[in-house]
Parts: sequence; C-alpha cells; structure tokens
Amino acid sequence: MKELKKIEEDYELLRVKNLKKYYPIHGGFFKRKIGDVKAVDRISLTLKKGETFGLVGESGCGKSTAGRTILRLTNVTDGEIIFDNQDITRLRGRKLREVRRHFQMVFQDPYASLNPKMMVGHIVDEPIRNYSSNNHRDIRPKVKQLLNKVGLREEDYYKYPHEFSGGQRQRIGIARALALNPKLIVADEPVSALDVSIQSQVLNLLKDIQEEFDLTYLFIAHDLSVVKHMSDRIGVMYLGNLVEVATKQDMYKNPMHPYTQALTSAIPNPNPLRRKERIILKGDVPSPQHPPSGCVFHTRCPMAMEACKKVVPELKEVRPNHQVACLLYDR
Ligand SMILES: Nc1ncnc2c1ncn2[C@@H]1O[C@H](COP(=O)(O)OP(=O)(O)OP(=O)(O)O)[C@@H](O)[C@H]1O
Repeated sequence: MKELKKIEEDYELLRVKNLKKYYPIHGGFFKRKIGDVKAVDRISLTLKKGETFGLVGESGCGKSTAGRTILRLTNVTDGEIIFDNQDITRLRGRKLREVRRHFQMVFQDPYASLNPKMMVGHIVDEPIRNYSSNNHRDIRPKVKQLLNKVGLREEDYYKYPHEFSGGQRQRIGIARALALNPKLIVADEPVSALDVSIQSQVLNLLKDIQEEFDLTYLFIAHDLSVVKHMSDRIGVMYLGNLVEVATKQDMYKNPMHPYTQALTSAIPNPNPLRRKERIILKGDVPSPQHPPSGCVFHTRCPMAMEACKKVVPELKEVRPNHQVACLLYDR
C-alpha cells in the first residue's frame, strides 16, 4: 500500500528555515535570566505534501521541541516557518487559531493524553466543537464514522478511556487527530509506550489513514527501526541540530555523518554478511545549556579534526537528496 503512496513532489507543505527554540533559565535571588537551554538550534527542513519525514535522535536532542515549535504550540525564538505558502512564524490570536486547525499532534503516551473523565465520543468531537457551533448530537454520526476508520466500534463512543487497552487508546487519539481533517500531523513517538506486539498495528493504521486523508507526517522517534518502517525521508538530530537528511534508503545504506554512522551501526541486522561493526561513542551528550563550540558533535566524534572545534558546519547537499552537516564533506 505504501509503495502506491503519492507524494506531491512539487508541493512543499512546510518549510522550516533556521528554526531556533531556546528556553530561558532563570536563577539567583532576583530570578534573572542566566542562560538558555538551546533545545532547537537552527534547523532547516522541508516537507512535501503526502510524505513522511522521520525525525530521529537520542532523548533530549530536541525532537519534541522541534515538533511543538513547528506546530506553533510554543513561541519561536528565531527562524521561519512557512506552512502552505503562509508565513506562520509569528502569527498570534485568531489567525494562529485558524491555521492551527490544519495541524494535529499524536502523542507518545495514550494514557496521559486522553481526559479520563470524558466519554470517547466527546474526546474525539472536542476539536470539531472548538471550531464550530455544532453540539455533540450534530456530529455524532461523523465521530462514529471516525471511530470505525481507526478500527474501533460505534458503541465505543459511549465508553471511557480506562475501558481500553494502550493500542486502542492510541486509536482514540488518532481519531481525535483526524476530526478536523488536518493537513499535517506530528506523531511524537506514537508507539513507543505500546507493547511491541501492537506497535505495528498502530503504525499500519497511521499509514492507511495517510492515504485516505491525504496527510503529511512529521514522525518523531528515537528508534531508527520504527522510523525506517514509516518514513520516506529521515532527518537525524543531535543536540538541537539537524546533522543529516536523506531518503530512507540512502540513510541506511550510506550514512555519511559520523553520528548517523554510529546510530546505524547499532541496528541489528539478521544477515551476518551485512552486519556492521558497532561504533561506540565516547562520553555523554553535552548539556544543551552549554553546547560545544563549532560542531556540537565534535566532543564525541571519532573523526573529529581541529577545525571542528571552531567551525559550525552547515547542512549541505553532498549527494543528490542527501544533506550532511560535517566538515569531512566540506570541500
Ligand atoms: N519547557 C521546557 N523548559 C525548559 N527546557 C525544556 C523544556 N522542554 C524541553 N526542554 C529541554 O530541551 C531539551 C530538548 O528536549 P525535547 O523534549 O525536545 O527532546 P527530545 O529529543 O524530544 O527528548 P525525548 O525523546 O526524551 O522527549 C532537553 O534538554 C529538555 O530538558
């Protein structure tokens, strides 16, 4: 089914340019600003209509912050977000609310993200009611239809979240995300809280509804194998920076950034002839409050050169459709 997916190559639904999101740190007696957590530090990416862009990286590298900032759930520190040919970087009030109806987020934890006191039907119809004067009864048929689309039953409308398993709760979250016919969904580790046995069912559901609802996904995960299953292109993040962007095939066959090479070397390969030698990175990820100078990866990079301490590498196309931010390729 995935192979038949139609990506509108020429239509950029989203363009993010030099996006920064810093969280101020306050301290001292007067609670003055004493620094910033540089959660996202100048990332650029584009999403074509209909594609799935996988964003991977270790915990704390800024993936969720990037997703939330792109959807304008938090203010932007610097940079530019163009969605559907509209600059939404600094929209506020009514205009922001209007554009937000085209975005939805599917969260990691289906236990925490659903209001336990609300009936499933009302959880799913809430976004519609937020944007219209319809009442529950007006939209009940549509909501029941949505429940069917995500593999739940019409009777489930009248139940409460605690009556469902983790996988079913994630289906409820997905039905709610579909309620307003969004154009872009950020799925933030949507299966990592679920049993392995049901992860693929939920991933397959996400793929199926992508076709049917004409969706574009930003799919966030720390696990490269999940991203591989879902994505057309993949971006690898390290300490608030995007270090490599490539098609799924290229990213796995020919990773170019030393960080991606280390990540891909950790993926188990059942074929012994294709198994790569595991690259173990030294040290821990530095604090995003005090990121290293130059290339943020240089303190752990097995290939680091003197220049890497000083020069910030730009994300550049080094092969067709393959961008890397690394001085090794900066010729
Ligand atoms: N509201 C906030 N205030 C201050 N710092 C924050 C806030 N949200 C996130 N951070 C910090 O920003 C950095 C990036 O966090 P983020 O959650 O975006 O990373 P992540 O890659 O999604 O990690 P995880 O997979 O663990 O969710 C972390 O150092 C985190 O502590």
